[in-house]
Amino acid sequence: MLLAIDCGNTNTVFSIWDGARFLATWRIATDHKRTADEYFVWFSSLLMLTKTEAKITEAIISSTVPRVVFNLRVLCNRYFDCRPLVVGKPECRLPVAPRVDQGTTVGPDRLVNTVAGFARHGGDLIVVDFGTATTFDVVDTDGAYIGGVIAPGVNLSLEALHMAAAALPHVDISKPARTIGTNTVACMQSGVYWGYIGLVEGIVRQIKLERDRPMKVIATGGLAPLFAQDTTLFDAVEDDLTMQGLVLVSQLNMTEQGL
Ligand SMILES: Nc1ncnc2c1ncn2[C@@H]1O[C@H](COP(=O)(O)OP(=O)(O)O)[C@@H](O)[C@H]1O
Ligand SMILES: CC(C)(COP(=O)(O)O)[C@@H](O)C(=O)NCCC(=O)O
Ligand SMILES: [K+]
Repeated sequence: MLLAIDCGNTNTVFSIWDGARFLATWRIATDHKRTADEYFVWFSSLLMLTKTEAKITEAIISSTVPRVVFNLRVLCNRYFDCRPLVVGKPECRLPVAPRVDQGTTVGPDRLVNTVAGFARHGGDLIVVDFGTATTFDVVDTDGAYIGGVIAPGVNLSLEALHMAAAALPHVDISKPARTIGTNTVACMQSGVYWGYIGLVEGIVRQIKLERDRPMKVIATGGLAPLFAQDTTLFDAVEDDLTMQGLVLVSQLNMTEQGL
């Protein structure tokens, strides 16, 4: 079975793929200090508690935090006796090479989202991923990642208000009951919620203008369903897009190796 690990700047998600479906998906806060042994204690406890029968034989990692990769590699070597494939490393093949400026590094999550988006929906696609940052990945007709947009994430925007202004509290995102807030928290939620709807709609409009062709828009990330209720922009909302991409990239690399 395949262990797919998607490490974002906020959360790290582990999914077990049995060849046909995901048996389990678990989340842990991203922390570069967490050791391989700590990961394993957490992971094996969840396996036992949920009575999940899994024998991990392969692993694939996408990490937007380079420092965590070392301990995740040790986890795979020590406890699953396998060498993980790390997206973005030269030895990890992708179906189509990204077309970006020479020397630039594309976030592995964006490469993986591109692969899954293209496999499911074909080309001329915009994938919007609501993570720590909100990313827009533009996928060409042939499935190549050709660039995109990076905007501050939803929670990051709320956190920035709290950090910079003494009278603004820490607030969690939710849809405000009204646009005109009648207390500080409601005002902040309105600013970020409706600001974000405008941001996503505006950026997608500009991308489509620049590309001058019909494009599908796919949303992913934990906060995608929240925003999907107030915009008609998204052709699909797919929570597990990154995980699906990891499975596809792993399969591609195994075929290439003749496994
Ligand atoms: N379902 C959810 N409801 C509310 N907040 C969420 C949800 N899923 C994720 N978040 C928040 O959204 C932000 C981005 O999370 P995540 O998508 O895990 O980011 P990353 O992939 O960058 O680690 C975090 O602040 C997280 O706490
Ligand atoms: C833009 C990101 C920070 C998003 O990461 P996330 O929100 O998933 O933690 C990540 O994809 C990244 O570090 N990218 C490198 C630069 C680039 O993609 O162009
Ligand atoms: K992400």
